[in-house]
Amino acid sequence: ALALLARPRAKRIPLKGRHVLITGGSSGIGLAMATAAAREGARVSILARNVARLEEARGAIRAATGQDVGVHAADVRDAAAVSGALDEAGPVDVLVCNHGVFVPQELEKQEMEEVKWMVDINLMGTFHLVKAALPAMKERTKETGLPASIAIMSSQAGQVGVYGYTAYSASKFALRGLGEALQHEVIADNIHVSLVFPPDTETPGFAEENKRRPELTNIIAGSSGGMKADDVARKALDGIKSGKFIVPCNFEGAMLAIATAGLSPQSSPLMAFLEVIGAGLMRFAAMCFQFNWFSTIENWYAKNKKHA
Ligand SMILES: NC(=O)C1=CN([C@@H]2O[C@H](COP(=O)(O)OP(=O)(O)OC[C@H]3O[C@@H](n4cnc5c(N)ncnc54)[C@H](OP(=O)(O)O)[C@@H]3O)[C@@H](O)[C@H]2O)C=CC1
Ligand SMILES: CCCCCCCCCCCCCCCC(=O)[C@@H](N)CO
Repeated sequence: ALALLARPRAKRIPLKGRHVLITGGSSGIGLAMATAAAREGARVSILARNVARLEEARGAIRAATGQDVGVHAADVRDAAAVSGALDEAGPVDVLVCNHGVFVPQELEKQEMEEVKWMVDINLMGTFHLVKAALPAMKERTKETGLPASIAIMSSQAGQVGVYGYTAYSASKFALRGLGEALQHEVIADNIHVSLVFPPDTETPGFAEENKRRPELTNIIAGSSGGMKADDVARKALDGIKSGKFIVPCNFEGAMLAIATAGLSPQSSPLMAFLEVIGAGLMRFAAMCFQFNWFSTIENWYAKNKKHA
């Protein structure tokens, strides 16, 4: 029965010979995805702000794969710059909205400018990209008859709100609403939406983040361990190629995906089955994690005599 229910119907989305545009492709997870996609024979374009880092990334990808990638300098907050870059890059088959910034801090201490900055880049930047890319993507799927993909890089902090991530979790949770609604709007054009949910991942951005991350954020985020950018990139590309809507990246992420399945689309009958029978169990596991986290927070505040 679940096999008949799984929607949208599963589709393989090939990368070879197709145009894959990855934002944030000059560093960390985006650079790892661009390298892996180039290695698979995709025509890769990377978009970011800093030209020097883009050129450096282009060199690294050529050295690793022998492939030349297109580079486009634009700030995703600037809708005009984004549509200019997308026009320059040409029609896209697989759009990966991977760009993102993250500065963890208790909201009380965080400046509103920083809150707005994260929401502007992580959420509004993704709106600008989808708006700019969608018309040509629809044309392209009609021309080629091949399914296309819009992939959005969320985070496990986009599945559970974590101490120190009020702005960041808000910006990442928002991407889920965008993704679920967008999937309804683009399925008729054979475009599949994928949301990717990595745990802490070893990247330059993460190294930067660690300089400021509150201890409690470290402890709670640490519940899901960490991953290398190349491993996250492989999980992300595998999920995109199989048209999966929710793409977990590690075991804790798989549990989290079942615990937070909600009304997200599920194309895999097997996953649908696991979600149906695992929901209660995973909710129980989630409550154990929250029990653990609230005890940790309580003890931490008691030890540090800080007023709540
Ligand atoms: N690292 C981690 O622990 C995790 C990361 N993620 C998510 O993965 C994604 C990538 O993270 P990660 O690889 O660690 O990050 P990095 O900081 O290593 O790379 C971020 C990339 O995004 C680009 N970027 C940032 N701001 C903008 C902007 N305004 N316009 C265009 N490009 C921009 C940067 O280039 P430039 O600065 O030149 O513009 C860079 O290429 C993010 O969405 C992040 O939220 C999710 C879970 C875990
Ligand atoms: C069924 C219950 C299972 C629950 C286990 C999983 C617990 C997850 C804890 C939250 C991890 C947050 C990682 C944020 C990574 C990130 O995005 C920052 N590094 C900034 O990029």
